[in-house]
Amino acid sequence: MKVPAPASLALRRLRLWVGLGAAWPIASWAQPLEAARALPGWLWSSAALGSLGGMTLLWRLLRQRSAVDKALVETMLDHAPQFLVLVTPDGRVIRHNRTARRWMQEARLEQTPLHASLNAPLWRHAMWGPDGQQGERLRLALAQAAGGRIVKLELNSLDDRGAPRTMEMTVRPVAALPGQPRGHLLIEAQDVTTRRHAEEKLRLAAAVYEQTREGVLIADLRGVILSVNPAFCEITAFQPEELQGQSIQLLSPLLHDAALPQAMQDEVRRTGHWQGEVMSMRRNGAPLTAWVSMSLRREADQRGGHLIAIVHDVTSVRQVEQKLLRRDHFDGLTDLPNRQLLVDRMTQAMAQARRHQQPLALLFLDVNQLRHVNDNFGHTAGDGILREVAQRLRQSLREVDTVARLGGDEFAVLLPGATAEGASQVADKLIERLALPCRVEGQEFSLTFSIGVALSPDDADTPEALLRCADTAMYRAKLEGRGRWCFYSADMVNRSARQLQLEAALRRAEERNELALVYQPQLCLQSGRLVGMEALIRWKHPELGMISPAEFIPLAESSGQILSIGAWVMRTAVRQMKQWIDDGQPSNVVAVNLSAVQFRDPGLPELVQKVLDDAGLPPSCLELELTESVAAHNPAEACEIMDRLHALGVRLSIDDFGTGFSSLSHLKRFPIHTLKIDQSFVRDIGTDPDDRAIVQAIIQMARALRLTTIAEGVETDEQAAFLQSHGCEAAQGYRFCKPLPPEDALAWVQNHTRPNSAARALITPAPIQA
Ligand SMILES: Nc1nc2c(ncn2[C@@H]2O[C@H](COP(=O)(O)O[C@H]3[C@@H](O)[C@H](n4cnc5c(=O)[nH]c(N)nc54)O[C@@H]3COP(=O)(O)O)[C@@H](O)[C@H]2O)c(=O)[nH]1
Repeated sequence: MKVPAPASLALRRLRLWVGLGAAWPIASWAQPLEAARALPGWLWSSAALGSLGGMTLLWRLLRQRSAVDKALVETMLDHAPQFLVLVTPDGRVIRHNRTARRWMQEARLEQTPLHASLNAPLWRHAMWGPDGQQGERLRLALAQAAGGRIVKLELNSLDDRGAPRTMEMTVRPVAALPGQPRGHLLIEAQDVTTRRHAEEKLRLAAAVYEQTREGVLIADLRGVILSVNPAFCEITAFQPEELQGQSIQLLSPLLHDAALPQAMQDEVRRTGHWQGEVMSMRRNGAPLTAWVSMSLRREADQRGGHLIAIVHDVTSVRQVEQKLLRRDHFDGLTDLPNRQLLVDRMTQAMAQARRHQQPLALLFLDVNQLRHVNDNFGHTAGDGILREVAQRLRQSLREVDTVARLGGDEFAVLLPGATAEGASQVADKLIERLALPCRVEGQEFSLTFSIGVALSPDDADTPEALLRCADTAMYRAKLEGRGRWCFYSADMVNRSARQLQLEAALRRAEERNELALVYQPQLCLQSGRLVGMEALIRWKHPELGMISPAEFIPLAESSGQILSIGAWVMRTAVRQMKQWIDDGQPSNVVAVNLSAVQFRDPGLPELVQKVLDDAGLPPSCLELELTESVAAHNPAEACEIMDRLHALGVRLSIDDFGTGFSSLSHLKRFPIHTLKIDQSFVRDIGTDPDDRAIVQAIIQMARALRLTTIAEGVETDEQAAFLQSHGCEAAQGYRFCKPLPPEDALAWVQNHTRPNSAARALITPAPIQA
């Protein structure tokens, strides 16, 4: 049997003496007792002799020594940042350190008996959380620890100010005294709120880094890429391994602006930050527009640091913006700038012109026959023509010039720096280039343009005013004939007002007897015989004087008045011819111009029939002149209308032939009698080989189709001789007779039909070279 050492015996006795009523005091005293082991052996030997004086002395010594040790231990425990509570397995608190006291609101804890249960309200509040829901977890942890396990758990709590805190708690079984079984539980807890917050922040930062749609690149101060997040790779189309460890310069060649990397670097060096929108390319060549924010983050010692770039892909936003911008500023059909953008550019160009005391010119263009193309061939053909016009305009001008579509058939050209001379050269060039035939939808179209030219600052010094001037000039050019251009002049300003005035006056022109017809004889080029009379309308306005039909017929067409005016013309011409026949003139043909609007009026055949019936004129004495484009409009429909008119017995002719778009196959199907060669070809027969060739071709084609030809606008012997020698059957023009009022026309005819009359002698022109 092992004999205990004298010190151990004394300790045992002491333990018995002091008792085991409270574990913590025991534990506290146990430490001085443990210290007693270190006392010299002779002291223990004398104590072991069992004298009370010796024991007392020993105890005093021990008490002195243990009080110091106890204080040290208490100090250590109280200064421990952990919350330390020793409890019995059934949850009775038997010891706590200062941190625990503070945690549980010291003042109140003072009033709480040390041996309170963990279930006591104060403990419960501090350890089980405000709602007590953690009680079960704590109870379980205590039970598990009582079973010998070390249990860790995290609890939510409130600090002495009521702020939520997170406690990391470990419950471990401990022996209250050395050598005893581990029957007590040490609850050790520490406030990990700050750590948890930091961890949470780190976790969040990591999640943001991984999941954000913003690309993040981190490089060291030498520009070596340390890390890129998935979004950066997605945005740039690089793989992470292609970037990590590489120099940030690797990305520079992808930027549109070659000077940008240096500028970024300089700014970051200077201010620690750079941000801006960057046009770039992805790894796969796709365009990339990004908002880049670059920051330099220095370490505390200022020696190390990182460069952090945040990349926000704004490509699709910019693309949508671009599209919206285009929609707002560009014409959808031709992709040319629209009126709004033109005005913007004019504003800038005018400001610049003022600064540098330079001129600029604005051309206002109108496609003359677009309405006819739309009416006759549909809007697809019209759109095709507009696109072709846009392309020709773009190709004909310089980069600095702006070509815009103002809407409908109107275009504008802004020529910064152009003088009157420069603008006139451009206008000539455009008239020429735009007149070249264009093929759209399998059809060939020859279009003419009217162009108005206005100059700044001479004519106007604001965009709107300059546009008005150019528009006014364009209308004047239109009045002067197709394919013309014209400079603006101040006397044109009232054009729009004039149009309105004319439209209003035209409504009352018929009832006020302001309308009249003049007649132009049509003569056989072989015999000189009168073959017909063309009726041409005249309008004499009481204040404005004679108004040209070229000016008011389009107004009448657009306002719808052409139906009543056309009916009046037909009625008047038919009555006149009947009158002449009744007065003893040989039966002849009166030709009446029919506008497109009249031709498509479903009531036309009935009107013609009624007019003829009312006057009692044979239908063969009436010829209806249709313009070529009218005839080509929906050929099947045109053919049907012509058939109905033809069935009435009237003659049909195609006016202005050569300027429209008839194809041979259409002409073949139309029940027409005559082709009228447009005077624009006749005018230059003597000088233009192309016109001569066209006229010859028309005559031959008409012959092949068994149609007669009549040339209009014949003014010279030379023209008459050419036409005669190439087989053109008839002609009309100033060479023979100007359009005359009825009584003068009758006199002319009477004179002409007299044998050896001077007028008749005109039909003997000297032949000319073809
Ligand atoms: N729908 C209708 N249109 C009409 C009617 N009356 C005329 N018009 C059309 O108006 C345009 C201009 O006509 P106008 O000013 O009458 O000019 C015609 C002739 O006067 C003119 N002409 C005739 N000979 C000569 C000539 O030798 N030289 C020359 N420079 N001009 C000449 O040419 C015009 C011929 O017209 P057309 O034969 O019809 O082509 C004109 O488009 C008329 O069609 C109407 O009642 N209804």
